[in-house]
Amino acid sequence: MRVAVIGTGYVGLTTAVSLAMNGHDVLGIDLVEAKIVQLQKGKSPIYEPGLEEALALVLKRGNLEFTTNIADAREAEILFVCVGTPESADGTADLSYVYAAASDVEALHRSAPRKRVVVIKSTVPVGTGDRIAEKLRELDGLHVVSNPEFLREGNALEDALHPSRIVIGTAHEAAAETMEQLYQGVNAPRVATTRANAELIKYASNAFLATRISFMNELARLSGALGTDIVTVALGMGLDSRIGPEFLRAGVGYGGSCFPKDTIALLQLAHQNGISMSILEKVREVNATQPIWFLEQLHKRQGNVAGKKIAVLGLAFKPETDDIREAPSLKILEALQNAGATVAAYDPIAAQVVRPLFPQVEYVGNPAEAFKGAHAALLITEWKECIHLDWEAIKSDMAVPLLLDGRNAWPSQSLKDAGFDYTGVGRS
Ligand SMILES: NC(=O)C1=CN([C@@H]2O[C@H](COP(=O)(O)OP(=O)(O)OC[C@H]3O[C@@H](n4cnc5c(N)ncnc54)[C@H](O)[C@@H]3O)[C@@H](O)[C@H]2O)C=CC1
Ligand SMILES: O=C(O)[C@H]1O[C@H](OP(=O)(O)OP(=O)(O)OC[C@H]2O[C@@H](n3ccc(=O)[nH]c3=O)[C@H](O)[C@@H]2O)[C@H](O)[C@@H](O)[C@@H]1O
Repeated sequence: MRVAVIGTGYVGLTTAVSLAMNGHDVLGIDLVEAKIVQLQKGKSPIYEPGLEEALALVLKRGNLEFTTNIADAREAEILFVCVGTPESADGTADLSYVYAAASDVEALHRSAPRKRVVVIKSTVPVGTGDRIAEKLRELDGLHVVSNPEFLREGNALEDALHPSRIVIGTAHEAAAETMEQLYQGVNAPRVATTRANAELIKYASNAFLATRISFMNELARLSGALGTDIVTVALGMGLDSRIGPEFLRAGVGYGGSCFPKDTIALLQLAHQNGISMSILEKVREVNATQPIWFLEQLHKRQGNVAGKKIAVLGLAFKPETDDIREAPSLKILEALQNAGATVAAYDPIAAQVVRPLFPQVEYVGNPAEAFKGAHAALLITEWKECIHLDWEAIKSDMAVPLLLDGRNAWPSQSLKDAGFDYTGVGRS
C-alpha cells in the first residue's frame, strides 16, 4: 500500500522503516530539512542498534523515500501522524504539532482528493481523534483512525515489526478494513474499538507501567530498611502469572520522553473531568524523589561529598539509546554538583548530549577512567559496558571502594566478597 508518515522522530522513523520492510511503499515526511537530508543518505538521526542497517535495506529496495514536502504524498492512501505531543507548561499534552499536521493533511486532501485514512499514532488525550475528525468532516473520502504506538526506545524497530497488540480505533468499516490490509501479515492480537478507547488504552498502559515501577521503588526503600533483597522479592512476585515478571525492577526512577509526560497528561485529563487519580499522583511523587532517596544512601555512607570524586556510570534514561529526556542522571548530576562533588561520568553514547548541560563534569572515554581515585561509584544506567568490568583493577584504583548500584545490575555478592562496600536499591 502507499503510505506517508508525517514526523520522522522515534515513532515516525521506526513506523516508516517497519512498514517498508513489510513491503509497503512509504514516504517519510519531516519539517526539519537537515533530518530529511540525513535520512535520504541512510543516516538515522536517532541511535538505535540495527536501525541504520534496516534503513539502508529499504532505501536500497526503493520502498522508502523521504521529503520535506507533504504535497509529495498525494498518492498516499494512508497518512500516519507521528509528530510529538510534548508536555505543556500546565502538564497537558501540547497538541499544536498534531493539529498543524492535521491542517497539512487537510490542505493535501483538498488539492488531491482520494480515498484516504489518517492514522493518529501520536499519543493524544481522549477526544483528540474525534476533534480532528470533526475538523476534517466535510472532506470526502477522509477517515480518521486512532492507532496508538507501544514501542520502546532502544528496541523500537523490533517492537514495530512484532508489536504486542495492534489497537485500531474507528467506527468506520472501510477504514478498519484498510488498516487490516496494512497490518496483514503482522502477527499480533487486534483490538478493534472506538477512537476514544484506543486513546485511553495508550495512556492507561504507560501509567500502569509507571505505577509498577514506583510501587517497586517504594517497596525497595522498605526492603533497604529491612535488609531484604528487592531483586529476589521481585522474582518471587513475578512468577505469579497474574503479576508477571516485567517492570518490577527497582532503580533510580523512570525517565524518558513518555512516562513522565504521559502520566501528567493523564492526571490533567482526569482533573479536567473532575476525577482525582491519587494513585497516579503518588506514582509521580515517588518517581520525583527516587534519585534523591538514592543519593541519601551515598551521603549516609560517605558523609559530605564536597571535594570528593564521584564516578557516575550511565547517563541515558535507559541503555541502547542516547535519549536523556527526563533521565534520572540529570537530577543526580545536579545534586552532586550542588553538594560540591567532583564528578567523572561515563556513557557510551549519551555523554555528548549531557556535556552542554553539565560542562563542569569530566566525561571519560571508558568506565575504568571514571573509577580512578573515586570515593564512590554510582551505576545510573545499566549499559553492558558499565556492568561487565574488571573489578579487581577497579578495587585497587578507587580511593574508597564504595559502590551504589542504582539499577541492581552489578554482581552484589561477588563484589562484597571482593571487599567492596556495595549497596543496591532495596538490597544490601
Ligand atoms: N518515543 C517513543 O518511544 C514513543 C513515542 N510515542 C508518541 O509518539 C509521538 C511522537 O514521538 P517521537 O517520535 O518520540 O517524537 P519526536 O519529537 O522525536 O519526533 C517528532 C517529529 O515530527 C516532526 N514534525 C513535527 N511537526 C511536523 C509536521 N507538521 N510535518 C512533518 N514533521 C513534523 C518533528 O520535526 C520531529 O522530527 C508522541 O506523541 C509520543 O508520545 C509513542 C510510543 C513510543
Ligand atoms: O509511550 C512511549 O513512549 C513508550 O514508553 C515506554 O517505553 P520507553 O520510555 O522507551 O522505555 P521503557 O523501557 O518503558 O523504560 C522507561 C523507564 O522506566 C525505567 N524502568 C523500566 C522498567 C523497570 O522495571 N524499571 C525501571 O526503572 C527505565 O530505566 C526507563 O527509565 C513504554 O515501555 C512503551 O511501551 C511506550 O510505547
